[in-house]
Amino acid sequence: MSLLLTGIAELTTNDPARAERHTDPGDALLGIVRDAAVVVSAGGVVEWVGPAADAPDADERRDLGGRAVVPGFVDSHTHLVFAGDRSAEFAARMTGTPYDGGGIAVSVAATRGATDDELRRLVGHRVAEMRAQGTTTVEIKSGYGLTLDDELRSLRVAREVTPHTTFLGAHVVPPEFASRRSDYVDLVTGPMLAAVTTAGLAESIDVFCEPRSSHAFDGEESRAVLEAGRAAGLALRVHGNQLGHGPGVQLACELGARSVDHCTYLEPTDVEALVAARGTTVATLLPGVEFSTRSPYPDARALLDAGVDVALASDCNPGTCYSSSIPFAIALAVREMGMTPAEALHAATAASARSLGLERRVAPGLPAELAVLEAPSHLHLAYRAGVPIARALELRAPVGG
Ligand SMILES: N=CN[C@@H](CCC(=O)O)C(=O)O
Ligand SMILES: [Zn+2]
Repeated sequence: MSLLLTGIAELTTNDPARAERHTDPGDALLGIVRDAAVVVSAGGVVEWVGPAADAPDADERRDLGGRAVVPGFVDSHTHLVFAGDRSAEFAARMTGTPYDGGGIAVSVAATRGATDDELRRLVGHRVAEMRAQGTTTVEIKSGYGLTLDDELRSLRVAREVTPHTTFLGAHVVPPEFASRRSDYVDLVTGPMLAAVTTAGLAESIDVFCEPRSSHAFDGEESRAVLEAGRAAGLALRVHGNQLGHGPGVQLACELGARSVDHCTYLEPTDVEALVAARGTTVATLLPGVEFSTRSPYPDARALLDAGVDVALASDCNPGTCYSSSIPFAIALAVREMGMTPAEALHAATAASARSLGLERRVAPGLPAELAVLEAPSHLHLAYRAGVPIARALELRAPVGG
């Protein structure tokens, strides 16, 4: 049964083919269609998009009552597989304790102690929370197991809810390897990686890359992890330049990573590397982290003006940002990082999708991954910050209630 969606006051298509009809740069970027309709096939694929006045017939109709429809958000950076609670660490940060990554060990201990069913329940709850806020695609990293078995089961639990899983065995060096760092890097790049790839559990590999003094991995260690992952056929992602001016951005660009995430502390040479890597490496900004760690926000405006591909994601995790809300990230990007509402929405859909090797447009032949807003336009995502106006559009359920 095909379905005709009507009553769409404003449709964001992300389709460059619709850009030329607009003089407003935001409308052009988003490929906006006003008073729009969409036809979706029984299999959930978009069949037709355009002005409602021209819409073809379909087996069923649903009137969205003047709401805006946007592409479903693509949350391309999350750490949803964890147990335990670190709210006290957050409270301490709000009164001045800096974030240094040391709390990751607390989540590792709690995650190792949880049963598979507990982890499954926690992840399921977090994914449902995301869908209820408009996210229809999610990437999930391991990284709170840090033993071969615990990394494998983290990825297994993540795989039950998304194909976009990332092996982050190189999150931090676990306590039992504190005096044997290189043995841990050997474990990650050897037996762990082999087990992950043999079981087909990861699409990407990631590393937390920071200057040598931190809890994370330095440039040399990170290179070893990324090169091993690439040789094993995984796409590359990097946590880079979060805590200071580390080597992460340069390394990600050099090795052709799909994404380098955080980018909080950038030198002009990092920006140059990102510009040169345009089309390959996306800079994924995570403003919920700056909010939750009281860190300076990256200058998204400067990155966009320089020509860098910029994405937005939540980084939902127990330490630096326990928010699963892409609308919150969009509001911060607009208020604190100089992005326009259109740029922020594009970054949280089209650009974040690209960092996962996906397309996020509303166009014939593509999956109907849509979110509906309790508002007439995408501007309300930032304008109504903190109000739950976005949710994934369930194609077979009523929209009104
Ligand atoms: N920086 C590394 N990983 C997470 C934080 C993990 C934690 O503190 O539990 C991040 O993306 O910010
Ligand atoms: Zn992260």
